[in-house]
Amino acid sequence: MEQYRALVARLSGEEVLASVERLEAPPLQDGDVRIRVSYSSVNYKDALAVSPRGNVVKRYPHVPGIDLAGTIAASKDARFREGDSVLVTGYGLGVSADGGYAELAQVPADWVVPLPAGLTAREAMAFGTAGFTAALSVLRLEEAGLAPGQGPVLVTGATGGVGSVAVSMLAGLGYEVAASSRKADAEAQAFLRGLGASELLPPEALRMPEGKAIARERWAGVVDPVGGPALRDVLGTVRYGGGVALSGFTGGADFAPNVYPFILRGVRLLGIDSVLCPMPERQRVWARMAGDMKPAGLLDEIASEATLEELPEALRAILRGEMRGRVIVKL
Ligand SMILES: C=CC(=O)SCCNC(=O)CCNC(=O)[C@H](O)C(C)(C)COP(=O)(O)OP(=O)(O)OC[C@H]1O[C@@H](n2cnc3c(N)ncnc32)[C@H](O)[C@@H]1OP(=O)(O)O
Ligand SMILES: NC(=O)C1=CN([C@@H]2O[C@H](COP(=O)(O)OP(=O)(O)OC[C@H]3O[C@@H](n4cnc5c(N)ncnc54)[C@H](O)[C@@H]3O)[C@@H](O)[C@H]2O)C=CC1
Repeated sequence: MEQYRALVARLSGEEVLASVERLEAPPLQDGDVRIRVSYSSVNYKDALAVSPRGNVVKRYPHVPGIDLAGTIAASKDARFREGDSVLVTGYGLGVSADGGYAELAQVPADWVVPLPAGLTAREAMAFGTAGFTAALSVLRLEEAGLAPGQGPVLVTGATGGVGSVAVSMLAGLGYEVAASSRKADAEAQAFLRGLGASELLPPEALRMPEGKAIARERWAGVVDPVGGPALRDVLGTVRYGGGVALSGFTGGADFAPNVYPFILRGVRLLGIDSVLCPMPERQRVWARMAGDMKPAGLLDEIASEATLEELPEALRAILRGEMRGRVIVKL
């Protein structure tokens, strides 16, 4: 049996501890493929997977990593052959099944996306689930009528994974982008300007005036990976007919909206799920990410690299909200 290195998370009392171990590949089941992983990436959900109260992983020991890109090493499914370049995000990867923080991974072929022309494995992981979620958010807003020239599009959590790809993607598509971030230092501001944001705002600037139920129309659309109580105020400042693509909860899971944005301005709240996005749409989105939605500075400006050994610290950093852009894991 082939041996491979992986980051293994184990329960130790109340804690989850993660370290690099050597594992043995089990026999391949019918319908599954074995992938030699070349790159993975760091997402907020990966950090939840190694948090005792993260509610993402039910059984330990566990190999985290909700993303991977690599080549097929063995296949028990007619759709894939040895040597094919592929990527996997979401489904049960790194949640119910061992994930991408490993040199080898075995997954159902139904989860596998052929690497689209126009993307390398490394670029695919510079996007990863966060980039896919940003792309899905922009697509849902476009389907709801958003087009360049209608006014500024707000991106919250703008220095994070979903946020930074969204800023860069929207700017590349010709949108005017307003980026909201808690990070006010010069480096973060230069980062956001470099991605194409034309307006920078602290989260406090998104608040509606005290006592107001709805406020001045500002945003033609919103990409929101932060959620939480601030979403009430964001909804109250979306322009007539605009949409809010809601994907995350780093700012909290609960919010208390009122009805006015919906019934006075026809504002749409669009739920974004990357995990179970159906395969035909998944492949269409990846094709656009390899084409007109591919940000020019994807690797140079947004992504940095980490090894398996460096992952535990990167996972702690993303939970603290300290991550800037995307971190690619090189196997
Ligand atoms: C890349 C993606 C992301 O980053 S998303 C963020 C990751 N977070 C999660 O995956 C959420 C994990 N789940 C939870 O934290 C909790 O389940 C909860 C807060 C969402 C709800 O907790 P509660 O105690 O109110 O209910 P249950 O846990 O009993 O669940 C109720 C019902 O919902 C189903 N469900 C739970 N998690 C998910 C999920 N991630 N996707 C889809 N559905 C989910 C759960 O199975 C229950 O349904 P049932 O039909 O009864 O099985
Ligand atoms: N719906 C889906 O399919 C997906 C959901 N997500 C969710 O999107 C969110 C972002 O994920 P990533 O980009 O990977 O994480 P990230 O940590 O890279 O980015 C999150 C950003 O939010 C900021 N932030 C944290 N707390 C905040 C607060 N109270 N107010 C304002 N900003 C705050 C952080 O500083 C950071 O810039 C997470 O909640 C994640 O679970 C991510 C991918 C897929």
